[in-house]
Amino acid sequence: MANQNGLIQETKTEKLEVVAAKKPPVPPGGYSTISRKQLLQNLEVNSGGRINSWVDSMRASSPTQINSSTSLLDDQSSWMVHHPSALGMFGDIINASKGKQIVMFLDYDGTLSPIVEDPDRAFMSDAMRATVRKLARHFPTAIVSGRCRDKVYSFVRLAELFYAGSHGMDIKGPSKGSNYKKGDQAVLYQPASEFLPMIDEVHKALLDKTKSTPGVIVENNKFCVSVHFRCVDEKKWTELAQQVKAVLKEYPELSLSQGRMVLEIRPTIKWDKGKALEFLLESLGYTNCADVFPVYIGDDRTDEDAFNVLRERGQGFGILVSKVPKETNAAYSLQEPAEVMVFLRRLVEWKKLTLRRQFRMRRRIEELKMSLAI
Ligand SMILES: O=P(O)(O)OC[C@H]1O[C@H](O[C@H]2O[C@H](CO)[C@@H](O)[C@H](O)[C@H]2O)[C@H](O)[C@@H](O)[C@@H]1O
Repeated sequence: MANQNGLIQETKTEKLEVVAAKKPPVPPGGYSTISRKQLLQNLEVNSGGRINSWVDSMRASSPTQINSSTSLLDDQSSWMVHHPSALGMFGDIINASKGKQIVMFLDYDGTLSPIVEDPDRAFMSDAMRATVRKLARHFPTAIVSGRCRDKVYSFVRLAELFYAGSHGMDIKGPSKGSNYKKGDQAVLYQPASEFLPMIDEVHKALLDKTKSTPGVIVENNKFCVSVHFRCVDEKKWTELAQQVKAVLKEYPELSLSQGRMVLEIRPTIKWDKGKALEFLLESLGYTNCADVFPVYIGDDRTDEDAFNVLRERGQGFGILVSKVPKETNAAYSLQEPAEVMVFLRRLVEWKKLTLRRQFRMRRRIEELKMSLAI
């Protein structure tokens, strides 16, 4: 649906039926067909004269500076009351998860790696990789990213994880070394595969159309395309919006959303990071399971779909990574990737302690049984 800024927002989608990892279902409404209503909404955005609203929205998309004016500091503290630090609330979080299986979902950019100007150089640190590796030993762990799956894998390089690339439209299970891998089957689900040729075409068209705009980066994310404007002079944003709009006009089956200094073009299908989260939970065998505690950590607007799913299910919670107050459905917050790493380490330490305690307890029971038997 077009919001007041003229940008397409992710549409709400109905709940998917339980899916078997081997045989993915056709999403409700089919793979590539979109409703007439959605088609008209896309056409409206693609043909309407709303460039100024686009540009306003581009401006609002990535507040990176912490302004220290009194009212903003007030906003910050009242926001923190509603979305307290996941580090400060660690004890409460652990208590809420007691007796349940924690499942971890991690966004990549801005969550595991700091935001940088060049998307090709958004490397995660070795320390973060080691932390995620330990995390995956104790909890099923998935990376859910807007990037194409191969690209995000080339950054993370951990075969024991689940990966959901292209905003969840390309899902694959662990290739080795996971406690949560079922037999030899890697989960694989690509609900937008019919869009591959179209996305390639649009990628080329966008490269061509925007080549006169200095600083723009057009990234092919396999099932979606990202148009980065982080390095584009603000004076050129209107021109860039016009260029993107001119290309999109020819593709009413595609819609536009926005991330941090990036315009995201993707198929209009009822699939997003929230659907990917549900698919992965089902693949792990947690369908209709009350004893699961999913934790999703992300920094972007596209992560809100996953935060929403958790809120609606009343299971687990979302953690927004942000230094500034943002409207969010996440329950908790962390300021930056460095804090994410501390949080993940604490989870691992807590789990190791629990396992040691359980081991000691079992050993004591065995000893007691033996002494009674004598
Ligand atoms: O879902 P994510 O893993 O967070 O991916 C969302 C987009 O992330 C990348 O762009 C963002 O990070 C870049 C590197 O730090 C930064 O330069 C850019 O401004 C950010 O928007 C990625 O390049 C996109 O393809 C993803 O869609």
